[in-house]
Amino acid sequence: MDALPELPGQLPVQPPGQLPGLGPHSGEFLHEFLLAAARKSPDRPAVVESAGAGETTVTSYRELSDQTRSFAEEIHGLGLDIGDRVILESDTTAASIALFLACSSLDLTFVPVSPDTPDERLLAIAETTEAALHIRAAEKPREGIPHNVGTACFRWGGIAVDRRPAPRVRRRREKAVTDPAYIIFTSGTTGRPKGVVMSHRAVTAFYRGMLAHRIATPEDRVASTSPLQFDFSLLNIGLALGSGAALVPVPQALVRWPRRFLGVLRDTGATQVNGVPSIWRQALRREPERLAALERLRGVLFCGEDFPLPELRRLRELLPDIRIVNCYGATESMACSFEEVPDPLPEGTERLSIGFAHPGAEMLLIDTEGNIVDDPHVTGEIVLRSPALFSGYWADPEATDAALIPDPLNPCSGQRVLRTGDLAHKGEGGEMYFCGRKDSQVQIRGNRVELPEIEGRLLDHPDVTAAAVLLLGSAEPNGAEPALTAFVVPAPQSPAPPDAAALRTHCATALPAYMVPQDIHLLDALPTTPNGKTDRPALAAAVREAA
Ligand SMILES: Nc1ncnc2c1ncn2[C@@H]1O[C@H](COS(=O)(=O)NC(=O)C[C@H](N)c2ccccc2)[C@@H](O)[C@H]1O
Repeated sequence: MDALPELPGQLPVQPPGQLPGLGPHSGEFLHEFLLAAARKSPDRPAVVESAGAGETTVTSYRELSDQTRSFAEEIHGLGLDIGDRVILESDTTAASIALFLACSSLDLTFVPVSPDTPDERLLAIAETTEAALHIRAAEKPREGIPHNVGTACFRWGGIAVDRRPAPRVRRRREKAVTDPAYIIFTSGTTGRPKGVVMSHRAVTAFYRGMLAHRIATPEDRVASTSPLQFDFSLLNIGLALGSGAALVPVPQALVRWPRRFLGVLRDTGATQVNGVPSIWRQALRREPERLAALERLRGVLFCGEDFPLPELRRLRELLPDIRIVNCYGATESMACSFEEVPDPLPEGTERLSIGFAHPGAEMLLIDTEGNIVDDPHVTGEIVLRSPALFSGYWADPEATDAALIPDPLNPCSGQRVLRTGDLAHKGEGGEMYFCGRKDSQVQIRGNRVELPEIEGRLLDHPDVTAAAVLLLGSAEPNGAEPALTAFVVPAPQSPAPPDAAALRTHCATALPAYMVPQDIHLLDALPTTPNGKTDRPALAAAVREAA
């Protein structure tokens, strides 16, 4: 976009030649929010990357800001229009952060995808978003990118364009904070993946709510272990840069190797480690001593699914002084609440509190008829009122209307709130306790069953460290009853793996018969999705294949 022509009576616009968006703005745009620290402390570290063999690469805020500007100039020359989509295929690195900040400064919508995204899924995302540009960290181009989509390769220092984007009519003349900053394609837990559209205004409103908790200080080094395509990585970038701290991106290839993962944390001096619960499983099993030796580590933040309590207790045994934060929320508002896990965790704790929504947002509970649930200990569906709500699902108005519902407290107002699909009940103080997803509620012989309740019972067994329970349709063609099937990971310190009969008896002594799993499979590890969550469809498929 060229510098805008002066209009009669118009207030002065940015001087020509100055890139849109990098001027002294209100800080409402994603890149302005994240680079604010560059003005205050330009020489402090913004990104600290492991360079192997104990070496690190440190990028200062000034360097990150300069690279952002340089990338923006290069992309500016491709003739894209405000709001055009740019697919960004990369892991989290200083260069990919500068790249998405450059997109933000030009008000281009970035769509992060992992380098291991299958071709078919990448092409589906390029098609549905009508992407203008696909820009990748890898040298090797992707096969089959449609010809009207520009392609390029980037690294710190520059962008090499293989194919310019098709020329387009440029209609937009002004950036708006309501424009989509990014689109995150969820892992498609329910059917086809949904593109969650987040505006600049929503994501910066979330960041402000999160930073009110003062989780990180400028002296912190916040390790991020999620892929860039998962908004947990964007939360971590916001937490680190928004706090004037440094981000430590842990390469995806290393997260699953405990010795290398812990080596990156040691070498970079990480003080805070953010990740889904499964990132700790192998380190707890195989490298407890190296884990306990991380003396710089002062905090762990997790999200995405319940942290199995035996593993959480074990983590705390090895790192007794760390603060553990349970961060709950959905991609449709980036996240929602930050609740410190009590230390010590009281014996008999079955559910962790997810507390209250971050400042500026609030969680309500509704029943199946949509009425507000006020009574403590009565389970309802979490509804979120927040300035950080997503704009909608890309090209899916029906799914959007199902998720963004009229405010149950003031349905005439036109205000929308997010229906999360999550169940919770309130404690005596109004704090919330997560009770699983609505779709993890199944009917067995007419009884409503919460699968997480069975998982919780299995986790109570001293020889179990992780568990997943599914209700699997019967393989027999005679349509016999679906079977409750459990997948269990034995505890590392248990002398011998538990046997299925003992686990069934353990369940039968606390649960009604219809809640006792018929089949129990012992696994060395639970399969995980690209975002690190337990991959339940993969478990079901494994049983079908074995049948
Ligand atoms: N702390 C939790 N305990 C237990 N179940 C949970 C929890 N955090 C989510 N979840 C579950 O995960 C669902 C959201 O899944 S998601 O849309 O893929 N988004 C995420 O998982 C990550 C989310 N955007 C996020 C990013 C960064 C920080 C916090 C949360 C929620 O609706 C919950 O069912």
